[in-house]
Amino acid sequence: MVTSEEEQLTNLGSNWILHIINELIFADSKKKYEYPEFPVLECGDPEKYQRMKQFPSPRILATHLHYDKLPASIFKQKAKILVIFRNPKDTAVSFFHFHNDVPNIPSYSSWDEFFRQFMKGQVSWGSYFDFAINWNKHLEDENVKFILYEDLKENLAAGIKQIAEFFGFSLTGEQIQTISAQSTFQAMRAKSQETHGAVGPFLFRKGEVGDWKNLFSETQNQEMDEKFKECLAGTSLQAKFKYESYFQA
Ligand SMILES: Nc1ncnc2c1ncn2[C@@H]1O[C@H](COP(=O)(O)OS(=O)(=O)O)[C@@H](OP(=O)(O)O)[C@H]1O
Repeated sequence: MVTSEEEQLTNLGSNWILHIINELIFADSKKKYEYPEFPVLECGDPEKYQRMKQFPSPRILATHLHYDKLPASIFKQKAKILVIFRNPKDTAVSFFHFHNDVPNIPSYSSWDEFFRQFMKGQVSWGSYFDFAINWNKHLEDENVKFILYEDLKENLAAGIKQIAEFFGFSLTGEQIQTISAQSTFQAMRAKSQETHGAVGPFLFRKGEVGDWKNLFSETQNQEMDEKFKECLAGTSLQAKFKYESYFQA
């Protein structure tokens, strides 16, 4: 199903990463990369997998799937996999707003109800924590690159440079700075209707680190910290997250 040029990414922040990759391709080749169709691997009709064979190179796909649910061909063809993670607190808040803001998808009666379901893993695409445990085992694998949403927020140009190097794009400092200016939350939100249609402003909602503080109760905060420890204490993912410095009140 895939070629060795395929690149893949997962989890919240995916529209951000897709945009950065598009800009990298444009800077490198001067050709605007057009997605033949919606690039999310798990969304669409079954015939999409046949059509995907014809997608032009480089094929870029996004997915929210767990590592062990990825098609075997991705590994066989040595596709490059860029994995973006975001702290679970802001991820939950972003996901809650996504459900309640976007028309025609199920909404929740309250944040508390959503939080309960999120902690049980009974939300679309399942448990965040199972996803993290699953991916944690593969973050050092060949052809896998981890990137943290919060690090990208803190130093966008440095993150873009790392992504460029991972995919083998050789760009000047000036090109990286230009892409960085076009990839800020403000720049992307300003163009979101043009790039993503009516749903754009919902996908580019706030783009901040720490928005969880506006919704989490103290009890919910403790519950999430406990769950995080229970699932990820001592793992390399925990160290990469910088959980203590970014996400503890
Ligand atoms: N450029 C930039 N900078 C910072 N943050 C950004 C950027 N682009 C998207 N975002 C934020 O990513 C969140 C949406 O994630 P996804 O694109 O993966 O959403 S989805 O899976 O398609 O629903 C959503 O987070 P919240 O604002 O917290 O809801 C977006 O605002």
